[in-house]
Parts: sequence; C-alpha cells; structure tokens
Amino acid sequence: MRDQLQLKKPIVWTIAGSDSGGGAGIQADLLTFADLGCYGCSAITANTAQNTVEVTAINAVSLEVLGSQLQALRRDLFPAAIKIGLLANAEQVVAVADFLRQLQAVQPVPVIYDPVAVATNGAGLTEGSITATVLAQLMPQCDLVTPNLHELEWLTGASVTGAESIVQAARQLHAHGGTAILVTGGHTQLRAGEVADLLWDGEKADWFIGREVSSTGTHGTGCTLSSAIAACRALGYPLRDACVVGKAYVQRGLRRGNNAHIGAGAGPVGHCGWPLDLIDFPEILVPGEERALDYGFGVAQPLVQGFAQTDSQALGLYPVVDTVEWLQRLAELGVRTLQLRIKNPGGDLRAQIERAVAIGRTYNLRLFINDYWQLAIECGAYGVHLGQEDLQSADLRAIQAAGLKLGISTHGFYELLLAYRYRPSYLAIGAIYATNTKDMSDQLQGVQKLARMAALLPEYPLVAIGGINMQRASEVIASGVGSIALVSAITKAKDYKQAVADFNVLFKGKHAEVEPC
Ligand SMILES: Cc1ncc(COP(=O)(O)OP(=O)(O)O)c(N)n1
Ligand SMILES: Cc1nc(C(=O)O)sc1CCOP(=O)(O)O
Ligand SMILES: [Mg+2]
Repeated sequence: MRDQLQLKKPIVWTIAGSDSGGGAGIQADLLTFADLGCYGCSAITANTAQNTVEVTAINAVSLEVLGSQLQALRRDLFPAAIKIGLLANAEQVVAVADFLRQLQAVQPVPVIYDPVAVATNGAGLTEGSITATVLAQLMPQCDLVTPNLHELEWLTGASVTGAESIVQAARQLHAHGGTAILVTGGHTQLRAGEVADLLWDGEKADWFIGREVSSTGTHGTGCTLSSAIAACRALGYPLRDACVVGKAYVQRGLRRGNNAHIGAGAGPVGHCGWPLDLIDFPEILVPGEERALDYGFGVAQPLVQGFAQTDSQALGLYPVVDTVEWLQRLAELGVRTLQLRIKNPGGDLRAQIERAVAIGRTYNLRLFINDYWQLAIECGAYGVHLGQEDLQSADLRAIQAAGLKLGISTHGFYELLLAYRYRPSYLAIGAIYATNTKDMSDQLQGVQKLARMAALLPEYPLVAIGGINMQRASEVIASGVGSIALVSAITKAKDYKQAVADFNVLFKGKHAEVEPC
C-alpha cells in the first residue's frame, strides 16, 4: 500500500517566499508536501532574509523570474493542488491571479491561499499595500483562504474581538469571489484551553476545536497548515476532510516537534508524518451543545452522547438486506449482524419490522433497522442505523433512552469526527469503492484513507461499506475495521450460502493489519 501510494504521488505547487531560516515559507511547504505523500514544486516570490528572531529583508523577485518558474512548472509538472503564500507586491498578486485564471481554464485546480503579509512580530512582509488587489483579483481564483485573526482584520478592515465578529468578517471576506474561509484561531482563545478554527464556505459554518499545546516551536504553523490542506486536496480529499487533517498535522507538529534548540526565537513547527492519533484531531462542534454557546453557534440543545454498546467491538460479517425473508435465510446460516434496509416500503412496514425483530430475538441477532427509528423503538429492535442527515431530525434522546444501539454512516474524516461526538454504538465508513447499489460517486474513500481513519479509533466498533466483494474484503479487513457491510456481494451472489461461508473464513483468519501510511 505504501509503495502504491508513493508511485502515485500527486504534484502540489507552492507559490511563496523562501525563508532563509528554514522554518516557514517554501521550506515548510515542501517538507509538508513530502510528509503527506505528495511531490512538491515551488515558484519563489521572494528570497526573505530571516532567522528565528528577525526578518531583515524581503528581496522580492522580478515578475520575469516569477513568471519563468510558473511557466516551467506548467509545461511539465501540472499540479493537483496549489498553495499560495507570500506575494511580495501588488504586481506579483496580479501576475499570479492572471496565471491562475489561465491555468484554471485548462483544468480546475484547488488553490489554497495563506494570506501572509505581516510577520508575527508585526513587521510588514510586502512592498506597499496589496489588499485591494488580493480582494479583487486573487481571492476569486482561490478555493480556500486561511487567514489568522490578524490577517482577517487586515483583509476586511474589521476589528475582530469575539466569535460573532469572526463569523461576520469571514462572511464579508467570502463575498470576494465566493472563496471558502478558514479562520485560524491560534492567536486567541474563545474558551480556555481551546484553539478554535472557523470554516465558512458560504453555506455552512463549522468550528474545529483543537486542544491548546504548549510549544515554543510555532514558527511556520500557518504555512504548514495551508500546505497540508493543499496536499490533502491533491490526494482527493474534500475541503472539510482536508481542513481537519491539516489542523491535525499542525497539532501533531506542535505536540511532537522537537525544535526548541533551533535558533534563539520561536523554533519551527515539527513535520512529524501523517496524523494517526485522535488526540491531534479537532473536535467538531455540534450546533447548540453547551460549549458551542461560547462560540455563538446554534440554539441551545444539549448534545445526546453515549449509546448502548454492542457485545463485541468486531461486528464481523454484516449483510444489509431489504426483506424479512433475507433476514431469515441469513440468520439460519449463523450470521449475527444484520440490517433491514427497506427503501420502498409498502403499507405493511410496521408488520415487516415486527417480524424482523422477532427473527432477531429468535436467533440472538444484532439487528439494525435502517431509517425507521420510531418504529424500531416501538417494536423493541436491537438497534437503528442512521445517516448523517438523520442526525438533525431523529430523536436521539428517545433512541438512547430506549436502550437501542445506534450505528451512524460517515463519509470521510470530517463526518467520522462529527459522528464520534455522539459516541454511537458503531461508526460506519463508506463508500470504500464504487458501488451500483447507491450513488456514492462523490464520496469514495479508498482503502488507504479507510486505514488512516480506522487508525484514529482502534478500540471502537467500525464498519466499512460500499463496493466490497470477496476480492476486496481482505484489504478492507486489514485496514483495521472489525466489520464489513455488504449488500450486493450477498444478495446478488450466485450462491449466497457459499458467499457467507467465504466471508466468514476471512474473519476467522483475520489478516495482518495494513499500515495506515
Ligand atoms: C452499515 C451501514 N453503513 C452505511 C449505511 C448507509 O446508511 P445511510 O447513510 O442512512 O443511507 P441509506 O442506507 O439510508 O441509503 C448503511 N445503511 N449501513
Ligand atoms: C447503502 C450504502 N451506503 C453506503 C455508504 O457509504 O454510506 S455505500 C452503500 C451501498 C452498499 O452496497 P454494496 O455492498 O452493494 O456496494
Ligand atoms: Mg438511512
């Protein structure tokens, strides 16, 4: 798996300044790309003279020098994502914006802009003001801009003092070309001990809450975050997944970096490999939960957390079927984990669920009812399986109070972390591969990403679903999940009895685990 990934390293560019001190700028960007499995290219905008305590010169390159780098890259090393950092003057901003416009006309490429203009010590990093040109020309070419609070104030002219003003300013900035805004919160704490980032994509706000880490190695965190997000976008991760993995990568670098001895000032943030520890990942705030109120996020509604546990962390073979007859057949074969997923119910839905629950009792099944949580409670089912969108509408407290187990679907890091906030009985991750059973084409995870997600919750019941068949099942199980959910591999098998027997063999001789990265 590692070799396969390395053969297919996506190309990521950084268009940014060189930091002679090695901790930020191009140097941090290239370290990050390599660390996250990408191939990095660079177009240098300025050769800054700096160390860990001072910036003594910017040394912007000429438009000719910048343009020649970009054109060389474009001819041979087309990017899967671009990170932009320091642009040293308004002319460079115009040149890069023009270049991006032409590039995007050939093929859309995710562009992440870290709006670097002022050093942490307050020193200006640009020749003259670039604000108006950035807003008018560059922002519309970008998919994501990652200002810290100072940069947010710089770009909006607003004074940012609390959660409400951060959201307002992010909305204001988003208006410049519809670019998503990730405001990083490293410079202030809205709640003690928490470092909160706000993502505003024009439709939805998200707060990502990280734990405060005491570290002197903080130089280059902004560059590293935006580069990590660009790397994840190049790997095909959607924006929210890229943001939470990027934040976790920086957090890991702060927690594990060992760079205090480098220079007399703030040492560089560490580059410590793919984040595989849950502790580095942000918690996703649920609107209305108690602590969300400190962020002005949602109307007060207590978070329902903690559902009945299953008797085993490894739920094993988990067929998902649409009739009671299928439940009966599979129960007779000794399958223990099953789901009734009826998408076109007739008038007798309650009767079907009652029959399913009766079969479940007879065979001591872990039987989950998809979607119909009210009927599942009324009929006394073992458990319910809900999708992400159901989390807003279902009465989770009623499910919890009735003692039903709860499984939740997730599709990527962001949804996994969000669903984990509820501490359900299991978390399902999909779709691992393309499937004809349901259109999941824009939510495919692949087995490498599955392994990286599974690594975060080694002790939790995890289920993989989507396009899994006999040929693929071994690598899915090796990713660390304790269960595979299957529709067509069972219900469309030539011989379902043989299929069940074959899958059971895989679980008995569980393979060595795949290395997540
Ligand atoms: C085990 C398991 N994982 C995921 C799903 C999908 O559930 P959901 O997102 O609610 O979508 P529908 O199944 O309702 O189409 C599942 N059913 N089972
Ligand atoms: C119902 C369903 N949910 C998915 C998810 O990713 O949430 S994938 C999926 C289809 C699973 O069917 P098959 O095993 O035939 O591919
Ligand atoms: Mg459902």
